[in-house]
Amino acid sequence: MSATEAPGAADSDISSREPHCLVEQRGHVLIVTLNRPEARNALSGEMMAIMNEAWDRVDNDPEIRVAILTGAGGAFCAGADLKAMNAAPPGDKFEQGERSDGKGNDGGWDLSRLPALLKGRRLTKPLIAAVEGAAIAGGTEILQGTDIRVAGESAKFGVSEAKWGLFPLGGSAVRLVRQIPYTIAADILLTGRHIKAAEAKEIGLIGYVVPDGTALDKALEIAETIANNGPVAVQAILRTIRDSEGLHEEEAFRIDAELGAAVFKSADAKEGPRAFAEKRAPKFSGS
Ligand SMILES: C[C@H](/C=C/C(=O)SCCNC(=O)CCNC(=O)[C@H](O)C(C)(C)COP(=O)(O)OP(=O)(O)OC[C@H]1O[C@@H](n2cnc3c(N)ncnc32)[C@H](O)[C@@H]1OP(=O)(O)O)[C@H]1CC[C@H]2[C@@H]3CCC4=CC(=O)CC[C@]4(C)[C@H]3CC[C@]12C
Repeated sequence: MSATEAPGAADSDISSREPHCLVEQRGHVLIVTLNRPEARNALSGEMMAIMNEAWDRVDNDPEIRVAILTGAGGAFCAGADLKAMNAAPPGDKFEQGERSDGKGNDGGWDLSRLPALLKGRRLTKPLIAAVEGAAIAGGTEILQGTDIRVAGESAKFGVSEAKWGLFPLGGSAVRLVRQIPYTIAADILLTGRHIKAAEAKEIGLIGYVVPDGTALDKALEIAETIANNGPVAVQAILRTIRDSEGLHEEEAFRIDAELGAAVFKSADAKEGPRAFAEKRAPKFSGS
């Protein structure tokens, strides 16, 4: 298995089936749909490669202002493909091949950065998760790399790697305790138990619970609102949230001031008040 493949690599003739991940642009919104419904969208190498391409497209295309990550077939993501892992244990690879950064041998992988799962990479534009059904293990891991999270009322979450003797290498052992209360994060990580959408909302892992089957509609509604806001401001606010995390307030406010000043220097910062005075919707250029 090469360093670009993952457990669950393509298992059937690619030409005779849909790709493991679908990417669709609707105006300023890019929708990324994990597409292995027969395996509850368990991750595959093909899926992760398409995800990486989609993230690059989000960051590089100024026309794309917001992204949505969702799953096909009434599920979000069941994490790594356990059947593929059984056939080819990833750990056997970790002892072979120089790591990509030359620091040890993890099978050619730098396990501190898994861009497809948004570990060691965050998008420069807002990413909204639209969850139906199961978001388990790798599914809840990638969720933590999203910014706004919507789930159908029957959705369930969990970081179940420990249940199978595995480790949440998608970043949860670091990130979950930074996003929800410590004792609940420890509980979820150490028990591997699944939690329902209502509990996920109660603990702040997700922000919205909607009727089953409407998570994508709600995510599109939120995405439209953000896409109509000033893109320069939106991206600067997102970057400030990210770059100031964990810093002392005084150091964080230096980032805040630098990025905020750049927004006020933008043409959009003139268009907004002008539109208000002229009683019309702003036409932001993104510059
Ligand atoms: C560490 C990172 C993440 C690891 C993991 O995610 S471990 C996997 C944990 N997953 C689970 O516990 C979920 C298991 N599934 C369930 O609990 C249930 O199926 C469900 C709740 C999800 C749904 O229940 P349901 O009743 O609706 O449906 P079912 O009937 O149960 O299932 C239907 C159907 O789907 C199949 N199915 C479901 N889940 C899976 C699954 N996870 N795998 C396979 N198949 C699944 C089920 O069998 C049924 O099928 P059927 O035929 O009908 O019986 C890793 C994430 C990415 C890794 C990196 C990738 C790149 C790399 C490559 C390398 O070589 C090694 C290094 C690495 C960087 C690698 C490192 C580790 C990761 C970061």
